Amino acid sequence: MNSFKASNCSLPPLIRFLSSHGRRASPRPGILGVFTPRSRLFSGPSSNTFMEVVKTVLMQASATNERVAIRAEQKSYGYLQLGASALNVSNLLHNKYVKGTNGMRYLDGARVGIVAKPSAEFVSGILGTWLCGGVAVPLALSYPEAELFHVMNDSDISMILSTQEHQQLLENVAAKCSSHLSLIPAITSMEQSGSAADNMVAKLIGEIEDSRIAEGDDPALILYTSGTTGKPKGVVHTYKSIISQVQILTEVWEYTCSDRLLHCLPLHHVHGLFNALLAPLYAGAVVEFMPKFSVHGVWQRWQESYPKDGSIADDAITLFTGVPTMYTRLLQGYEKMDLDLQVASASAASKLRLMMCGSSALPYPVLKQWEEITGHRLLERYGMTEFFMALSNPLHGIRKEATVGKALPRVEVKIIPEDGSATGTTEVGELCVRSPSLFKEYWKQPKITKESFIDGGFFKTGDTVMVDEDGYYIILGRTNADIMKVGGYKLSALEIEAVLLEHEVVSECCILGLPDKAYGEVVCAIIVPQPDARRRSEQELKPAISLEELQNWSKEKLAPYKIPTKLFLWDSLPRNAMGKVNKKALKKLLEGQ
Ligand SMILES: Nc1ncnc2c1ncn2[C@@H]1O[C@H](COP(=O)(O)OP(=O)(O)OP(=O)(O)O)[C@@H](O)[C@H]1O
Repeated sequence: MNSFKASNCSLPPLIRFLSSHGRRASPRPGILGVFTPRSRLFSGPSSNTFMEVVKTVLMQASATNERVAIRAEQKSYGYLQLGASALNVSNLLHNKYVKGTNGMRYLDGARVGIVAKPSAEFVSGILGTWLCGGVAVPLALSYPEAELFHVMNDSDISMILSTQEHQQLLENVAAKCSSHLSLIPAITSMEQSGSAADNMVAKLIGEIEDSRIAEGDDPALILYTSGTTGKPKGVVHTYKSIISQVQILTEVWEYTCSDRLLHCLPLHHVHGLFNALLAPLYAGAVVEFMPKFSVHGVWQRWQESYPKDGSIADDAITLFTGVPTMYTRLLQGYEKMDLDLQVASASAASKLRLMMCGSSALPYPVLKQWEEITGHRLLERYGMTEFFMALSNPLHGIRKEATVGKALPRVEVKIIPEDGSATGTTEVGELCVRSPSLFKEYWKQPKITKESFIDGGFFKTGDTVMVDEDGYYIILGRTNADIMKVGGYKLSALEIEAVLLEHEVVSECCILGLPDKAYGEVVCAIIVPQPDARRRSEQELKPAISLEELQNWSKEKLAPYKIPTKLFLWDSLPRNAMGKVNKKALKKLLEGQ
């Protein structure tokens, strides 16, 4: 049942223009470059056609009823400004790369790299690329040079969109990759532009009518995987997969135009791009960027939203989503506050509507402590670049610890046991997903694409999972990185990590299987001790915890074959932008030692 409250929102936002791509009743132009009269393109019986939706948005975004879409660096950008800017970008791309080209009217699926910090310009870069018929490839400013070139060359990017502040860097990059750089014109904020004139709205509608309308199955986006299990692969998504995902998320988490999401995630992965940006914008919410996650900044923003006097600020944050390491750091920040500030912070956090967590396993001690302090049981969900989100704990109902909930609406999942036999509900095996949000293909990798699917169009995730007695899914980990084979037993590294994290000395933990002649693999633990334990160990000149101490403690909690037989104490774990540890790389490193 569609339970979301979008109807309470007077303004369906601009981003709904996507929805028409999958549902337009009238025929599309066919091959790009063949002109189709406007009346044919937009004469659908439903009010959900591309133009009807965009028109409604823009009419409501007029002088009397302007709405904020993005807040960044103390400035607000309305849906109208975003729309106007997206058109500017589309025109810019058109004039520079399409005009005068034989037979072309649009970008015809050419890849456009988008490199900008989280900002209104980033969003307009994506929307503008789509309006001109291009495929958006969000790139991270934080990529090491080698990875940036890998992604740019692999996706055959011919154009880069960026902003003035990165011009010099990107000019060098563009020159090395034989691509062209264009700067996204700075967007006028609402504070600068004042009210929009009605004729501007009408003009905008007219121009958008002339833009490229893509087919549901046309590629729209290439996202690169984190590379935790190998070299990052380009995952091609279509207009259809994108629109179905934003609709599903809006529905299940009840995003509405009354929401305001504090956004602290990278935009080149699905968590930051879909859960925290496109779905909230689709619902008409405000997305407030905090480009660099700051523990102090997040707590402060919540305190400003819900001051001690019990009032609620007009621009109060209602939604937050993060990776587990963010919550760990927020808890560390909380512990350093004085009592007064702790009370104010906990009370403010408790007033948000929803707090979510994902991208990697949420340690139980973090979930527990967060709940004790803020009253929020974090909503844990599971997703992947290839299909965005697939499993989620419920918004209403029981959120079970150590699980990622059940399949989202319109998503089908099944478990394939290793021996390929029929599945039962409690069996362990590989999770397979069929979803309207499934990707189209791996870019230029037809063989890998083919091998990734089984009969019936289910995608093999490469994750080993099991289902509990209530039908909630438990992620045991990446089959080729988290599942260890020790003396005939198959063990989940995530399960052992979750147990060790309960030890008072352990701050962070990573479990790996290292090769062993006798057992196949042995369980190796890398532990980052808590700061107190580290200080004590320096004073006493002995390790924060020894292997023997860890093993003795573990005896009560883990079966003998799950207890680590190797231990490393490190100051930190190497994590990528999404807080993930590349276990394959770590294994290689340790094997070499
Ligand atoms: N809530 C969660 N709990 C445990 N693991 C999760 C959760 N959410 C996502 N994951 C893990 O993240 C993976 C998806 O992340 P992503 O698509 O970025 O791929 P990756 O494994 O990090 O990178 P690559 O595919 O390049 O190896 C999932 O397959 C799963 O292993």
